[in-house]
Amino acid sequence: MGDLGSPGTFNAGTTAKGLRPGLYAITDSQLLPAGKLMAAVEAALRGGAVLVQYRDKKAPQPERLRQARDLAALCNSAGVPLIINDDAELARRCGAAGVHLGQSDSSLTEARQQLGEHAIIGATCHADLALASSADRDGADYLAFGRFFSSNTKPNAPAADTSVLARARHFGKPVTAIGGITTDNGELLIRAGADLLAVVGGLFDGDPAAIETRARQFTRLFAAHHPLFSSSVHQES
Ligand SMILES: Cc1ncc(COP(=O)(O)OP(=O)(O)O)c(N)n1
Ligand SMILES: Cc1ncsc1CCOP(=O)(O)O
Ligand SMILES: [Mg+2]
Repeated sequence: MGDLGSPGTFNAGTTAKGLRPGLYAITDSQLLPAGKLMAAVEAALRGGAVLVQYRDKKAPQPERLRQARDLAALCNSAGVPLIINDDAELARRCGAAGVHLGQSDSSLTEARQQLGEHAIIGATCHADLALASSADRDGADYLAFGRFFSSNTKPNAPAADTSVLARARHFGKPVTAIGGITTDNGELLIRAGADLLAVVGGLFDGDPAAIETRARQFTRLFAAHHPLFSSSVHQES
């Protein structure tokens, strides 16, 4: 299983570049306006989020830089990597751990040159193993597939079947699932091969007081169903 270790060998919980299986919390400017962003991410971290992404396509650049810097400080003190969506230059300026790039964003190799070998660079692969293969060759640190379920955040994202998750495991890189993920459907994706569940609405939509609880529920799904935490579960299935 490459960077994440072999099934059943999870010990200290840390892996290459600090990537661990678990909840990948992604922010949203509509669900989390400026005044609510930090408290919401703090709650997600208390609930066990292992990776955070700052995703904001609307705020002006100075505001994005301010928020990204605040999140970088918060995530740094929690020992959790912060990823910036779309924008490698913002990642560099705010001191984030890395960037997430889609097929319409700048290239992985360009981002690698900007951010250096230690940066975490994630790539959107939709449901397409050829895209994953190319992202793998270009040095992506994790491969993201989806959307698996209907999504209010990105309703028109291309749909993916869960079978792609198992097939993507041969790249030996953390496999990320995204799109309409909730505490109810997350188990299915972990059992299908996901190492990270990337979640916006299923974590941050609804009562802000419940974010920590929802994050903890996602975290428990990994403890119960991910092979690095519980090899017996996968041997049975
Ligand atoms: C973890 C993760 N996976 C996929 C995406 C989507 O990236 P992209 O296709 O570039 O779409 P936008 O998020 O930029 O609208 C993501 N952000 N994170
Ligand atoms: C950014 C993105 N890419 C594919 S689906 C999606 C949205 C994820 O948000 P949600 O968890 O609310 O469906
Ligand atoms: Mg993008």
